[in-house]
Amino acid sequence: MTENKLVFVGIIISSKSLSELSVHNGYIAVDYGKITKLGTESEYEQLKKEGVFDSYKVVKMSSDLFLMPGFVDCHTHAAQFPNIGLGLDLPLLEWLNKYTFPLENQYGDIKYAASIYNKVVRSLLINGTTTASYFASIHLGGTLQLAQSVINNHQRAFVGKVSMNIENDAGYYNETKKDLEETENFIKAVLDYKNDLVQPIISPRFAVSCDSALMAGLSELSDKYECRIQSHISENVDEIKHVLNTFPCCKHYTDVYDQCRILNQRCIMAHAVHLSMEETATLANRGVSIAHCPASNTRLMSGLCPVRKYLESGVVVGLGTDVAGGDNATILDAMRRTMDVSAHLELMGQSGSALSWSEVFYLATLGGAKALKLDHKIGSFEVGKEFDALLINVYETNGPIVKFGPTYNTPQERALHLLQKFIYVGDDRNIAHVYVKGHKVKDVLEDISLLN
Ligand SMILES: O=c1[nH]c(=O)c2nc[nH]c2[nH]1
Ligand SMILES: [Zn+2]
Repeated sequence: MTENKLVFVGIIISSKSLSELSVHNGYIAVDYGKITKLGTESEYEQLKKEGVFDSYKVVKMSSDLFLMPGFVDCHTHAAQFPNIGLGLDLPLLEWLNKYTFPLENQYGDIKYAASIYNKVVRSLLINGTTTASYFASIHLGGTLQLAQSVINNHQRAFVGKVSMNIENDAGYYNETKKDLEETENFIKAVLDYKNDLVQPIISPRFAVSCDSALMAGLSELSDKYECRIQSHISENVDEIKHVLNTFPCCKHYTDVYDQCRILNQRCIMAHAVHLSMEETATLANRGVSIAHCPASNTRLMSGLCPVRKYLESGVVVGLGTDVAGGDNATILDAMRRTMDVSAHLELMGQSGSALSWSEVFYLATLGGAKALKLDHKIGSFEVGKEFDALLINVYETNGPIVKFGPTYNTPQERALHLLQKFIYVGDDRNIAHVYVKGHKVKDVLEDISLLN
């Protein structure tokens, strides 16, 4: 028996699309990090009789447990975690200058960077975030510490060295040539790690902090190394005014990035709260994804993002926690806030806006994987995909969900009840095991069979 060969037997849930859940009582076999077989319980019994699973570690899930894909956080700022829950009483541009830039400026200190980033990565994994797209800071050495923490803790991630060349009060910016050189060196260093879980992502902060020469240079690097690119767009009304004043030859905010050739299939933009129809169509046509960050949009009073409208326009959307504009680093929280924001839009008269629990489950898993163009590898359970998964123990004794007895009639209904309870009420205590590419990175329940 080896941990490299695993079979899980019990309830297995993942999304097929925004409107279709896959719920089955059966088994999933994992060989060296990849899903190799999926089937029903009776198929499992048959294969077991034939000895197919003799060399596998078998995890029999009791009736209150289920397996689901790992969460994907499409947008967070690892460097901002020390500020989580602080200073959220200012609008975006003032908040950045007063709280965020001074904090991020400390990551030139490599030791400080290493100590914070290790805690950030661990805390995300414990909360079920198996994949994250990170902004770090403008520092090459500090950002490499984040890539190292990701590798050491076996998370899947995009890691971005932030690019900014416009002066600010904190003195937190780079000169253009230096920034482009360091970004290229950062990309090369991360590619040299040859670790298939971690990739560099080019990260121009936004059009308030970057001029067109820097953004065009970064776009060239993105083409040269075929790497992803992430930024912020149209988050706050004052930010939009500032950008339009700075780039008077551009029709709208989206046009600023389009003219700098930032917008393509490898690009993911956070927020997009106030896009016009024309801008939405441009993002859809260019294949740009949106990272929806409801916590930070509410805390910084930026606005209510019309996610349904974007989905209906063909834009791919994933979820982001956007710490520290967001006050919670977990995707479970982002799912709930996505439901709340979309419900508020509906209550305000935008009919059809509300997103259901099963739709936010999709956005948190397969939707996020699509937004990061990783859906060929992760996001759902299919033979050939890599096994990033969470084993959920819904009625964990020390957890937040109290068992009142069965409220279901069929096994299918039971599975859907367990999933809803976890989405609405669960927390990290319900996340018993976390797997990234088949490797167990969290284990608070050694012997699952004890729960039977
Ligand atoms: O929520 C945000 N957090 C940030 O750090 C940031 N930078 C630009 N725009 C931003 N928005
Ligand atoms: Zn952000």
